[in-house]
Amino acid sequence: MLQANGAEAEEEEQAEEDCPELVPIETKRREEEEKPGPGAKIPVTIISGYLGAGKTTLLNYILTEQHSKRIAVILNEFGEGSAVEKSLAVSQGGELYEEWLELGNGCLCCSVKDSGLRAIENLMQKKGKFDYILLETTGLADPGAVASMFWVDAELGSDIYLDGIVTVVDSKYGLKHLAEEKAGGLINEATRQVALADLIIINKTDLVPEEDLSQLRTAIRYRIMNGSINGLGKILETQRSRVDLSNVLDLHAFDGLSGISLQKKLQYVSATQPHLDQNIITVTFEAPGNAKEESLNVFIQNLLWEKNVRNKDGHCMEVIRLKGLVSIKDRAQQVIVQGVHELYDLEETPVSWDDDAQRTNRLVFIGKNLDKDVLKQLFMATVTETGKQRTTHSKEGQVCP
Ligand SMILES: Nc1nc2c(ncn2[C@@H]2O[C@H](COP(=O)(O)OP(=O)(O)OP(=O)(O)O)[C@@H](O)[C@H]2O)c(=O)[nH]1
Ligand SMILES: [Zn+2]
Repeated sequence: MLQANGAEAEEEEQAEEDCPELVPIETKRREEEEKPGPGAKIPVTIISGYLGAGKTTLLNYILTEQHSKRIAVILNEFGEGSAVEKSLAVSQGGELYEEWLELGNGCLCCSVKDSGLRAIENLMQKKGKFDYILLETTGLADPGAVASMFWVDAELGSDIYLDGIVTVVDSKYGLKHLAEEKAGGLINEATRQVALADLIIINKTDLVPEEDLSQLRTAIRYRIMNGSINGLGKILETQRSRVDLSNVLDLHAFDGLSGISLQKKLQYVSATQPHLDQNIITVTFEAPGNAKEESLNVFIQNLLWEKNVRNKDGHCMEVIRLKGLVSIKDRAQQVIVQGVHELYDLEETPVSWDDDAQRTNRLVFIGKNLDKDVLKQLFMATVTETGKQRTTHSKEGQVCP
């Protein structure tokens, strides 16, 4: 996953063809010629954190707050869900931006699947220099795998360098993620993400009482003590990932000799572990039609709350993350569904459906025991007006945990 191979290059070329041209932004700063000189290296901040912790929220916050830098955003997606994820990933002021769209204050978004360093450099050659790169990893990624690509390249001499790893932790579910036991005594993803962080952002503090936060803080400190060689990563607490940007950008966490500390950290967390949890899968589908809001809620609640939806083998599905763009009956605007474990909400976007076009619901589920056919059928049956209503999908007498 660390090198751009032929297939990826092709994919990128494809993506390149679909891209609108980048229009240079005239800002006061640029006129003052502060832009990086020929030898200047471009910092990359890796934004890591478990599914739904608030990484994209942080990205969006940085993009809205930071007006003086020209920032490129890279989403390190994996699996088949990326089409929908991309379209939901970077939003600003409620508007959705597809990949490669330029944002008002001079940011560029793109998505590089399994991005390699070379891919990023190619991107810079094609699109001109950025001042800064933000790289959001998938919630299941070991940020070490992404970070190590910068470590290797430091010797080869690259135009970009790793500035720091920022890990966002969900106040409500962070403890659960950190405590998850993995087969064979492997270190779980959440722990690796925290242990590698130069900055930890405990987000969504609005959702929990102080006692829970304090427990989470202790659990995190314990893990960074074990994982970090250079002392403690800083911990901040936020709502909606709103953090003073001086704590996030230009950390120079690996400058000079500290490159060695990255290597040591990587040894601790990466060892021979697979990079992605094989048990957690992504399912995505599109379905035409309008959803009745009530029925949509029933569908989601059965999945997230009742947890009574089973796959073909009779195992209960466990949805960790749900994202979607849905069409609700009698509503002109597109609606975004966001779910993290049991919590979910439906939010109307300012984007209207095209009058003439067939409305299409697009959904992504990430979790365990998921089955695309079952989910799609259930969605169609429960939600769209074409199918018969059903409110439950459990076998009688058998309750999922
Ligand atoms: N209550 C509350 N919700 C939040 C906060 N920050 C983010 N959220 C919500 O949490 C959900 C997930 O946020 P994202 O920023 O998409 O999380 P993510 O880490 O990028 O998710 P993935 O990329 O799917 O792993 C969204 O519905 C956000 O609106 C917060 O501080 N408090
Ligand atoms: Zn995200």
